[in-house]
Amino acid sequence: MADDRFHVYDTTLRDGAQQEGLSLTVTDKLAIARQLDDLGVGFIEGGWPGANPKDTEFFRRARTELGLKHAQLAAFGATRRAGVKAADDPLVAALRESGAPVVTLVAKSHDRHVELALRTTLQENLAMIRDTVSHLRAEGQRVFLDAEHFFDGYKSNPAYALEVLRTAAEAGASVVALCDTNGGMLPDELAEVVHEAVSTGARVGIHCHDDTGCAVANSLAAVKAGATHVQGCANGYGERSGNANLFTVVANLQLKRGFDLVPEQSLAEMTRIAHAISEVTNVTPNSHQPYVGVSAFAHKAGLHASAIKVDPNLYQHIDPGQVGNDMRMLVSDMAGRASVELKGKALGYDLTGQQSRELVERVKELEARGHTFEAADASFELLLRDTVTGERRRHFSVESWRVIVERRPGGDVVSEATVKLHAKGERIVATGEGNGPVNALDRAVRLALEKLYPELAEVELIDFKVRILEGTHGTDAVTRVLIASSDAAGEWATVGVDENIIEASWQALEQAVTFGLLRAGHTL
Ligand SMILES: CC(=O)SCCNC(=O)CCNC(=O)[C@H](O)C(C)(C)COP(=O)(O)OP(=O)(O)OC[C@H]1O[C@@H](n2cnc3c(N)ncnc32)[C@H](O)[C@@H]1OP(=O)(O)O
Ligand SMILES: CC(=O)C(=O)O
Repeated sequence: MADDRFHVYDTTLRDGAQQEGLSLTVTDKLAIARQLDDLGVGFIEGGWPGANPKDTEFFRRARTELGLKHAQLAAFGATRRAGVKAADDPLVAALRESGAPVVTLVAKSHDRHVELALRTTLQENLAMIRDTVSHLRAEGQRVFLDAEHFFDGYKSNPAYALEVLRTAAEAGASVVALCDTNGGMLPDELAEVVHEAVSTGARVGIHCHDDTGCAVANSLAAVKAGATHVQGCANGYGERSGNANLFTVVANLQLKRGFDLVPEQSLAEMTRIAHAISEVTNVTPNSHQPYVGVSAFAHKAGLHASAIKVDPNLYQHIDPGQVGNDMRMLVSDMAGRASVELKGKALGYDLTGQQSRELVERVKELEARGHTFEAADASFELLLRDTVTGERRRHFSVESWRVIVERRPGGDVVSEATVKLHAKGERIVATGEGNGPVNALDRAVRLALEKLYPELAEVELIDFKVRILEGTHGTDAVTRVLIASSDAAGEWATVGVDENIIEASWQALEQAVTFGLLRAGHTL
């Protein structure tokens, strides 16, 4: 079990699931809980049992299927309704029956919310808190209190907001988490209020939303002011602009402030875990996310690369390996010699000074014409090989290609491509049909080469992106095509640029096939 002196409390499965566009099945929730447990968080808030069948089911299945190693499950719910006994409130019953060792109760701490939203008196709200906390404590559950709108409530009526904390703590809540529910706080003013809350003697936690872009900074400020329980969500998911990103908070506290929150080896799994959770939520990972984003340690500027060549720490705030991430060199028109040398080294090539100069020049020239090598790793590697060998070597050469697009009677549109290639001393002519011109070209190339290179059957075209580079020119514009391909071992991307979209596609396709053959062991 995690150390009780400082709580890392995850609310991805409850507040994270309040994010627009995010919808989790019970199986998804169980899978995410396992990932969070692998990271070593102390508490996983599983949802609101009784509020919907899915969350009730989650707690039922969690009892037998989850087997948490570090974390404890927390069930979230509200204090009893006004005017009823806690023991008789069906939603409180669902919390009791959830089987969760911890219950986190949301309670109003803003006087206006009590009067306008709950439509009850300030005294009755305190009674709702007292009764619900003591009832659940008597039932053997540990209780945390989420003081909703605490900071806005403190501005409106500080004495009442603090009274809510005292009431909860006296009734047996072991943590009172101060919620910046509307996410409008800034770190300095938030820290002052946390300081006041800590002076009540209650154990204080923090729950921040990111509406000012300060959720992580606010959480850190709260911890500095005395909070010993911090809530947040994986990848910063959550209502509106999201919750404090728990990964960023944990990495900051552990690596910058010396807290011992999760095992070192679990921290080194953080990048993998962040991406595994994105897979489950089906939300595209934010590549720029601090610490765990694929771009978090990606270096594009030539000057950065030249210093990194001497010492990576000159342009990195931590060793990316500490959070399981990697340093990457991006090659673009902002590259210098050092960038291509480092990238070359990562690919297994030792470039001479002359080769790196030539390569940089070529990259800049091609990027000026619309190519983009940072998004087309395989195209860069082919260019690098051409520079190292001093010639353009390929497995096949192209005599010509042709595509016909035909709208047939009845409305079907079919494409037919013919390619004439030379490979291993043979002249090959092949025709392929497809649902579009690029599909037809792809089929024709495969037909032409499949006997000589049977491994091509493994290569798949998995994505095709087209971008018009000079929008004002309309149909005359230059077109950039990016093709992503895969085989059993991984993926690669290639780029083609031309005024003709089919020629741009052909360039990208030809490189995709060449690179696939290199990966299959056919050297040039
Ligand atoms: C800040 C946060 O994010 S807290 C988490 C919010 N999460 C959610 O709301 C998601 C789950 N919620 C739900 O499924 C539903 O809203 C339920 C099941 C909880 C309640 O549904 P309903 O009974 O239909 O009520 P409805 O949603 O319209 O209104 C909420 C009721 O809870 C009351 N309430 C709000 N906060 C609290 C509180 N802290 N303690 C007690 N009652 C509360 C409101 O006054 C309102 O009461 P009313 O029915 O007498 O008007
Ligand atoms: C409880 C909660 O999620 C909030 O106040 O933001």
